[in-house]
Amino acid sequence: MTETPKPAEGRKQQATARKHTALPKAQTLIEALPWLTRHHGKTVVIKFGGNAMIDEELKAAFAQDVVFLHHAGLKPVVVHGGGPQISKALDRHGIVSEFKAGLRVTTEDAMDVVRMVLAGQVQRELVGLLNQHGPLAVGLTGEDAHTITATKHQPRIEGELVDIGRVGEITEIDTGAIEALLADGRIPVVSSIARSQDDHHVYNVNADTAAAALAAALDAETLMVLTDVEGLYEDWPNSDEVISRLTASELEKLLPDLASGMVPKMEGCLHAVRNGVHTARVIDGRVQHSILLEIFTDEGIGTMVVPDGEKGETA
Ligand SMILES: Nc1ncnc2c1ncn2[C@@H]1O[C@H](COP(=O)(O)OP(=O)(O)O)[C@@H](O)[C@H]1O
Ligand SMILES: CC(=O)N[C@@H](CCC(=O)OP(=O)(O)O)C(=O)O
Repeated sequence: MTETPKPAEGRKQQATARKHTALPKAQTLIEALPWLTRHHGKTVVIKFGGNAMIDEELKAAFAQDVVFLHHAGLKPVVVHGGGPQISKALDRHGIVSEFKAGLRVTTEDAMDVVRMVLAGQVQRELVGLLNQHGPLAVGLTGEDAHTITATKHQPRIEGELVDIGRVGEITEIDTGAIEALLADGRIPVVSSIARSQDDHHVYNVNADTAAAALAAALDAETLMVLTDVEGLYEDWPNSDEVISRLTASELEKLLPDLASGMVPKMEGCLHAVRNGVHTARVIDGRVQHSILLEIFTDEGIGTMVVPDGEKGETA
């Protein structure tokens, strides 16, 4: 006959069992320690693409990840897109969406819609989700405190300069407002609209380009671009082989062959690592907690771009 354990012994056994189930959790946290140590106190610019904002759960998980980084001692800055959301709103207004050189042809009327969707809808939603965790997020657009200044962008298509309306080319970044928010323990959430250096209107800026310019100007440790693919595919659309790591020069050689959405992303990554950012990554924003997965996996997920001559980090 087995003896019934005395109450004190029973409590001891329960505590031991709890310790055993908690151990793997502690090990998981320890695995993240090198990444967290390297990034402690550092600025991380995270670009959340409109195509990655596919459902409510995903957006809520994104907000949790960003808040986690904040509480872990990093300084996250969110730059958001909203391409599909803008196209839908333009459609409702009877305005046809047209892209040239990967950028939205933006008439004066379209610009009003772009601003309404980015600053009034997408940014508000992300700020709301982040602020469910405390008084953390503050939304702004590039217009605020001269954060992003631009002039008219005229891309060349087959050698000819093309007018694509109110699309801006960034000429200056003023990091003052963002740095003040970071110093105050807030999470800035930036919409990619720029003040104009030419007139009193505003410009539509591609959100990847805006995120990369901000990452460089803020001297960020890392630029993370969350999108709707696993990373940079080696031979898109014929294969789904993802390039896991490449240097700035290797990327520069690939740029002329890249298609549509990837062009501003990879140009942005190149700009960032050539201007002081240590790593730029393109990761799959459709995967829940993709930011934390990036931290907690040895090899990282997606595509990582590093400056030339740098071995780069492993995670
Ligand atoms: N080499 C490539 N690797 C991966 N995706 C590519 C590549 N070339 C073009 N793309 C396209 O780029 C898209 C991502 O850009 P985009 O649609 O602008 O997303 P986001 O809203 O996140 O900025 C992918 O869905 C894919 O269709
Ligand atoms: C000039 C230009 O093309 N601007 C983009 C801005 C939003 C954006 O870049 O959103 P994603 O990151 O979701 O693509 C646009 O109007 O769609």
